[in-house]
Amino acid sequence: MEPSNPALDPTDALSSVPTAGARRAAAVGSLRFFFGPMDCGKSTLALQIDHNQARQGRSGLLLVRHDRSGTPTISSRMGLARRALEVQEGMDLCALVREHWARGARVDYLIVDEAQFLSAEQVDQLAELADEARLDVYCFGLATDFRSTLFPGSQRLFELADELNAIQVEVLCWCGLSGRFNARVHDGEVVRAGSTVLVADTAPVADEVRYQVLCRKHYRTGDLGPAAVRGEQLSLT
Ligand SMILES: Nc1ncnc2c1ncn2[C@@H]1O[C@H](COP(=O)(O)OP(=O)(O)O)[C@@H](O)[C@H]1O
Ligand SMILES: Cc1cn([C@H]2C[C@H](O)[C@@H](COP(=O)(O)O)O2)c(=O)[nH]c1=O
Repeated sequence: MEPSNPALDPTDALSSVPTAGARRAAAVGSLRFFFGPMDCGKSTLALQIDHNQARQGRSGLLLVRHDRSGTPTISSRMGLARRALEVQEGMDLCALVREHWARGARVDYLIVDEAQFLSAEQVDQLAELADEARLDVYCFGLATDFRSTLFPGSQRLFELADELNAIQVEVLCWCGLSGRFNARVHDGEVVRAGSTVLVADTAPVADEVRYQVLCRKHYRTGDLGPAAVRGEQLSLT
């Protein structure tokens, strides 16, 4: 069995105490959170980071919870997609990594997409993996939900992460201002109440809930803009 990092004792994965020499040799793991509204390129960046890590011979696990595709996949609207492991409710992420080690697989880094859907406890486990197993943990997700309140997983990431990175690609509101608010839309109206988790896309699909990124003013007032930008059929009269 080979541990993810030679500094760790393979016989007792996460709870092992490395020797002084190994401690010197070990790199320090980190927990990073990349956040932004829907459609800003989070999944694209997740796949780019995975690609760049893997190209240097590092071995990673891709994790996701509730991807839009309905399958355990990290999928970008740019067209890239990679199979991932679905993080189940209550899943122990430290145990997940230990299981990989027990099978002889090396784990140097984790890519976690839709990290807003993790529980606070699972984020604590990611911090433990960064600190004790020296994994580089890259999380990607929304900061706030359709009510503009922090998702529990994102709140814990803001509390614990070594690095917080707001994604730099601006998503514009229909008015041209920068959009930061993920409005849930049904029947042409902004929805203000309901369950936190409702997987859907920003592209309009008839009769289905969708999301639209808005500036604060238009999120507050519920103004979705002219029909054309809402993707609705313009009536020719
Ligand atoms: N046809 C396209 N040409 C260029 N860029 C595109 C195209 N389609 C989508 N994108 C880019 O992909 C971004 C969405 O990427 P994605 O990783 O799916 O976002 P997120 O995970 O944040 O929801 C858009 O902001 C846009 O920049
Ligand atoms: C605001 C909000 C979003 N969701 C869902 C909708 C999508 O399935 C994902 C976000 O995907 P993306 O990769 O960032 O485009 O989250 C939700 O369940 N609840 C919400 O309040």
